Amino acid sequence: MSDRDIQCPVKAYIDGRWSDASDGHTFDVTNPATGEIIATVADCGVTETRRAIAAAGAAQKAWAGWTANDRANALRHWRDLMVAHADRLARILMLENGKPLTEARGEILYGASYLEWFAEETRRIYGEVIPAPASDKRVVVIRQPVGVCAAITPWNFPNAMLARKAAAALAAGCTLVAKPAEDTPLSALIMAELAGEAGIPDGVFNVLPTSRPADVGGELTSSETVRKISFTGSTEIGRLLLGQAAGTIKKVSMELGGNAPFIVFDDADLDAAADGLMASKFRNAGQTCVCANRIFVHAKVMDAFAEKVLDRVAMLKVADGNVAGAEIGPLINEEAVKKVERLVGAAGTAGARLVTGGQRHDAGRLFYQPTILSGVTPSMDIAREEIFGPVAAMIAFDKEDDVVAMANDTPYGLAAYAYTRDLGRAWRVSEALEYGMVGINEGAISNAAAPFGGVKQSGMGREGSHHGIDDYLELKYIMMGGLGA
Ligand SMILES: NC(=O)c1ccc[n+]([C@@H]2O[C@H](COP(=O)([O-])OP(=O)(O)OC[C@H]3O[C@@H](n4cnc5c(N)ncnc54)[C@H](O)[C@@H]3O)[C@@H](O)[C@H]2O)c1
Ligand SMILES: O=C[C@H](O)CS(=O)(=O)O
Repeated sequence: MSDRDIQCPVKAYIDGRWSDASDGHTFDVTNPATGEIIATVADCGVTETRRAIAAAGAAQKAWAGWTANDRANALRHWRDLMVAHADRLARILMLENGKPLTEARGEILYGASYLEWFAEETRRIYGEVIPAPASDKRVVVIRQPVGVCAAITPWNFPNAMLARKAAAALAAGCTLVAKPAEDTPLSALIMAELAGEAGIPDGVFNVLPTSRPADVGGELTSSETVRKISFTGSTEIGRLLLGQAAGTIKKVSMELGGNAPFIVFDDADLDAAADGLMASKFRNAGQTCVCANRIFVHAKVMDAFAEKVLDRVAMLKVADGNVAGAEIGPLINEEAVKKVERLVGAAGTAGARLVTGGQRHDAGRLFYQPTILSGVTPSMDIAREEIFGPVAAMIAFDKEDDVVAMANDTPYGLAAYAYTRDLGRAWRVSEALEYGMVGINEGAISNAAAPFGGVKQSGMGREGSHHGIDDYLELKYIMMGGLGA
């Protein structure tokens, strides 16, 4: 079967129907591992965006009127279909994103876990009764859906990042217009196909594939009907969308960039720390927002730890995601590879030592060798910027206070990690790190039950956990008067 026989929708999903772009525009989706065109997709613009917003607006009140039980059953059915079709969805995700098939399948199940979580949360949208200020009054607080929401999602987790938003939005009784990344629209389209099969009503979940994100985003952020923007992507674009959403005072959720410190203290279990680093640093070829980006290692254990990491990195299999045992796939595009080459080159020029890797891999044009750099300093670009590639940048430190200060010296605040067997140090460091999420002796921290999100310029709001639905609800206070006998 050629890559073009991928059995996936290629049109926009608006109001429960598949639709071409009104101007007939299309764009190609390519496999980053081979450069092959795998699909040609409807290229939505302002016209389609307006149609989708209108459909979401028309459907919202009826969807919010479903009982919690019925909404829960529909979300659960959607989740069951995603799991039942996991192999098919994983193959499509692998073809458009490049990640190894095993990782792609893991992402499908991870995305499904958010549908499962919020299918249950929809049953727990509780209100409050507050003691009234007078005997002839009663005070209650109810929680109601925000209304029509928009989701703009990245290419690195094209299923899970959308599932994480759609699950919470629909559970709250909102309707959603989703714009996936131009590199990876297919995962969102096949989610729409399954949403329809699950009985999610027309207009509740709409997907606009496009190669014109500014046109679609401009319409979503300026529409009076759209009450909320939920964005996952770079801090740069998040900042732009925040400004655009201000015009209509929209609610916003921002899941943005990161620069995660990974701290190995001298009392750490070095094998556990090396395993944790492999889980954090090399997942998705280093293209995740929570990847270890700066690896701080106590000087006393630097040599021993670096050797353990080198042994593990040398075992990594770099290959097309289709190849059995593949662990490191390609980066998403030429621009991404050029950024990694720039950061590694600049680090070398500034005095860092190349331990292994440091150039493109012969598996293909967009593949980059798993790389370790030592002698990195906090002032180097590779420590200041989000690498978004399979490069471990090692920085030596001596004192706990110094490494916490260095870890916090960044505009970002998404995820941080520390390895120590000292309980007091674990608490001191966890509380001192200025991040939304901290892993102690753990390199893989993302799960649906936990509040995922960052502080500072890594964003605002939380996704997942019982907190995640709050971003899609409004509080309404009702005082009932004139109740005297
Ligand atoms: N915090 C998180 O949960 C999280 C998760 C994944 C990725 N990210 C971050 O995302 C970045 C990488 O993803 P990316 O390259 O897709 O990010 P990106 O910001 O370039 O794109 C993200 C989305 O924004 C859209 N977009 C781009 N320009 C736009 C515009 N002018 N108007 C409207 N939409 C626009 C893109 O089409 C895409 O759908 C990294 O910084 C990574 O850390 C964060
Ligand atoms: O890229 C960041 C995503 O949020 C990835 S995950 O949630 O950690 O899987």
